[in-house]
Amino acid sequence: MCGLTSLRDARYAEQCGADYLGFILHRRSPRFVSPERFFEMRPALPPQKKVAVVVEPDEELLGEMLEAGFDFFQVHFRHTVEPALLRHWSTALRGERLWLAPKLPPGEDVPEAWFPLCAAVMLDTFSPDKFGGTGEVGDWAKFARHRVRYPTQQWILAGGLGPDNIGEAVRASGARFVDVNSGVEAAPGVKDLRKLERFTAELARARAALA
Ligand SMILES: O=C(O)c1ccccc1NCC(=O)[C@H](O)[C@H](O)COP(=O)(O)O
Repeated sequence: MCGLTSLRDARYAEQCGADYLGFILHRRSPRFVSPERFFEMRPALPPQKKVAVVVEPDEELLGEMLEAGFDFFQVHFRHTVEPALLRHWSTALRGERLWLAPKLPPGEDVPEAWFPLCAAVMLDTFSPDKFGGTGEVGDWAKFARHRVRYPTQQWILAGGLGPDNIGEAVRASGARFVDVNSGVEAAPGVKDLRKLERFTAELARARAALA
């Protein structure tokens, strides 16, 4: 569950069965949480793994998020970034804790060369002007194609998911891991418990049908 900005919402996420708690360290996001604020909240946060969500981090941010004590790192980036930069993030953050979230235009596939660098690849909805949190539904068939072609790679489905479409999204994409953000909000950066509860109930139903 992504875009958590408060202890209250982190507890809602736990209550609803989230496996990972995502905090967005991107200053231009309406869900921005500073590494210092995360560090302050950390002792009171639920025990689930904590994920730092960042956009093309520089050296300063890499250092700050490593110090703040996150378990995983979700890095959003333009798919055209230099391969050397991807390798640098993978080394700095340790690949087994890195989730790559490329901004992939329609028609572009995930290059196999990225797989050894990361623990998972997130396929989020493409937007020309945003890196995430679009609220727009993505290409579930494209996700399914990647998952089937590369079954040993971990894949995360994101983009425009919410209580009303999560069942259909899981059935169409075959996703085992999903990321949700604006679809369970009352306002940007504020989660809505009723939507969260409906989301997790629908997700559980869809998962049971897949098993
Ligand atoms: O949500 C943001 O504001 C954001 C800004 C910059 C980079 C990433 C961002 N969100 C990342 C996420 O992991 C979202 O959960 C993902 O993009 C799905 O968002 P939504 O379509 O709102 O469910």
